[in-house]
Amino acid sequence: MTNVNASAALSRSDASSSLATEDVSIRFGGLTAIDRVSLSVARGEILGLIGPNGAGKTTLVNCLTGFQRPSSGNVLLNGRTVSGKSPQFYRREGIARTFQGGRLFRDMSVRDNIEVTALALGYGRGEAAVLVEDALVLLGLNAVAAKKAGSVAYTDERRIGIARAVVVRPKFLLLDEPAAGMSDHECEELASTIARVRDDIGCGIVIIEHNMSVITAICGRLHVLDSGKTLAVGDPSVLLRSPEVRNAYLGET
Ligand SMILES: Nc1ncnc2c1ncn2[C@@H]1O[C@H](COP(=O)(O)OP(=O)(O)OP(=O)(O)O)[C@@H](O)[C@H]1O
Repeated sequence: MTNVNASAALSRSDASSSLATEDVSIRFGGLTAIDRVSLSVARGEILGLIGPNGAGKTTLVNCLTGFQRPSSGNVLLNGRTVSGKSPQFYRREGIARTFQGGRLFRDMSVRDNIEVTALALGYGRGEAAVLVEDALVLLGLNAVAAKKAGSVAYTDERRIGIARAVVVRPKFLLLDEPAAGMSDHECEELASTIARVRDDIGCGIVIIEHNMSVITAICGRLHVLDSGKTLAVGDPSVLLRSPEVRNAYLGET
């Protein structure tokens, strides 16, 4: 394992503004999907969560957002245990996520799709309207704001999902394969947008992504999973050259 202690050190030093798992295991019947993983992301950081199919990335993101309880270990927000709380609790605490499937209201306008999230989180109409306009600008969705969400281009659909996650300016944002199905150029644009979201909101971001150009463009650090275990944590340029990571992730020998 490469530099895994960096994660534990980070979770200690940034406990006042971090989201972390501590020694988390998640079992589904006889299958151990996550095996004693300690991961930490700080405010303002973009952490890439990578690994081969079935490595446990989505399960870990589910755990960091309250959608999956750990079988053992803890989830910590700013050093405080939040394991076992509901997804709504996590959302109210400023932890937002996107889903692989989008989950949009396809007959509603792009603007209304974003607004319902702010309203559901308790913001009044006036305040929500201001937040929605900011999110539309941040995600580059102004030109399609009045269109039905089901009628916009695929890349804009993905951006709506991110806009809904960031509209109330979360402390932490978890993105599950946001660039899936995009062209190289679209990936490049999305990577810039995600970096802009981090700069504008100052949130910590965990991004699951198979597209390595997106990962190398924006991630300050990588956490590599393999078969539910932490394989490596550290600098992307170092890890993506490491034979251990290339062998596990890229199938190279
Ligand atoms: N609810 C569940 N019940 C049973 N097994 C599950 C459940 N969710 C995930 N798994 C299993 O846990 C393992 C990890 O799955 P997970 O989806 O987290 O991997 P992943 O790294 O996100 O994969 P991918 O890159 O293909 O999305 C897999 O073997 C998967 O089949």
